[in-house]
Amino acid sequence: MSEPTDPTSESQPAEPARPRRRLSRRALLGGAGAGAAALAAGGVGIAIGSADSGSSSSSGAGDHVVPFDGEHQAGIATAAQDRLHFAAFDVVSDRREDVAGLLRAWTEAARRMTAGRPPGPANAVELAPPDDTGEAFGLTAARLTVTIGFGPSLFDGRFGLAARRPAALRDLPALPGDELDGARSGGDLCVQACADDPQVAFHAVRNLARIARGTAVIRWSQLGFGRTSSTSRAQDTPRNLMGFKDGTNNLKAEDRAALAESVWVGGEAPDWMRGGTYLVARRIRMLIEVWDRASLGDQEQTFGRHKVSGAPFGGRAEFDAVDPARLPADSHVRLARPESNGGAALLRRGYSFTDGLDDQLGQLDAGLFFISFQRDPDAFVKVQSSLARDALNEYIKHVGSAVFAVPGGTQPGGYVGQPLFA
Ligand SMILES: C=CC1=C(C)c2cc3[nH]c(cc4nc(cc5[nH]c(cc1n2)c(C)c5CCC(=O)O)C(CCC(=O)O)=C4C)c(C)c3C=C
Ligand SMILES: [Fe+2]
Repeated sequence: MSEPTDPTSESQPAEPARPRRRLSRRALLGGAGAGAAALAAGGVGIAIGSADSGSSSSSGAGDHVVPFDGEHQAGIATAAQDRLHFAAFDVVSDRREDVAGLLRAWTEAARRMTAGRPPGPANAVELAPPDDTGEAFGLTAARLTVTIGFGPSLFDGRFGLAARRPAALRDLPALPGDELDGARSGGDLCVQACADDPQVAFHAVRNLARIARGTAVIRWSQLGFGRTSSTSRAQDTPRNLMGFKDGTNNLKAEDRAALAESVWVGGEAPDWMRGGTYLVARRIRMLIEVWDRASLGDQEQTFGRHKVSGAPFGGRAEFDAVDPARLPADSHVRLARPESNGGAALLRRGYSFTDGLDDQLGQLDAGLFFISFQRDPDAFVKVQSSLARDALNEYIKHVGSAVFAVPGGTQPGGYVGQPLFA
């Protein structure tokens, strides 16, 4: 992110200078991240870090920027970054023009921030608050992506959009495992900010919330600190807070045919959704104290995979083929597989979270902030319904839930959702 200029100086440029590059400790200690490779996936240019880390926090010219514009919004097929700041917003204005104006302003600010620039140009007017809150000055873009979505309630008639709601966009039905808190659920709009630096992701949401003032307010938000999925074959599979490799059998950005079939909407959706998808978010508490008392054998039976290697039962290595017949009938992997769900497949892109202690029980409030992208939210409903018999349910509960339509990407000068408001 660019350095600020001296606000007391009369002769400062309107736009701050280009960012100072911050080298990671890894890079300073001998260039272990020199293997950074960039590849294009899903129409979005993405940068992947060193093969040993699966992250991109090391140096290399231009490898910190994920292009904002493209056929699809970034942050979906983009190789999952290390950090998340997710926010759901309620619109507080009743004017359609305000919503359209907000989306335009968000897009312009996001386009700038994802390029490593401040969200707006006016940062040097002594008598006005700067356009940029400042905490990302001196940081790189850190592969920041900003992904914007529309909740079912945006189409409730307040903004003349009821007739344009996609049939697939409706509140999720009651599902097994639900112990939902309304204050952590729903929302008219969402912003998913992902980056390899937590401060960059925070800065993005903070500034978008500031820009929204008078039109929309944050309803709930969630920080995520460790990706729980790999979305590219170039990434290592991370581990979730239960200690298991998570993301092994995820859809991968390189498999464009699978994404076309299961992630991007087709002709069934309204025109304004072209290039889009649907996002489901679930805040899933893990009962960590209970899990930590379960034997290794029970833990492995719960998933149907071995803990250290990640290999499926009956296999030796992580990516060995899964033979469902070898897995316990109530194991998570067996029940989540497409063949148990009429072929339903999801692009999982969740993050671990921890938010201190549970007030009532004094237990860790930690778990998985599950995010999936799918061509139809019904695919998620099918998988979650199948998980009604999941042995994992003894150790988790779903406490937050939301669904959003994520319109397609933008061209330079356009804004997210523009065809909906045209
Ligand atoms: C409704 C969808 C899913 C929810 C909710 C969910 C929660 C959840 N999952 C794990 C850990 C693992 N999940 C794994 C695989 C897996 N999970 C889902 C779906 C949901 N998971 C799918 C579709 C799959 C892939 C199944 C397959 O095709 O083989 C795995 C195994 C490794 C992997 O393939 O990713 C783990 C581990 C937790 C801890 C959790 C809730 C807290
Ligand atoms: Fe899972």
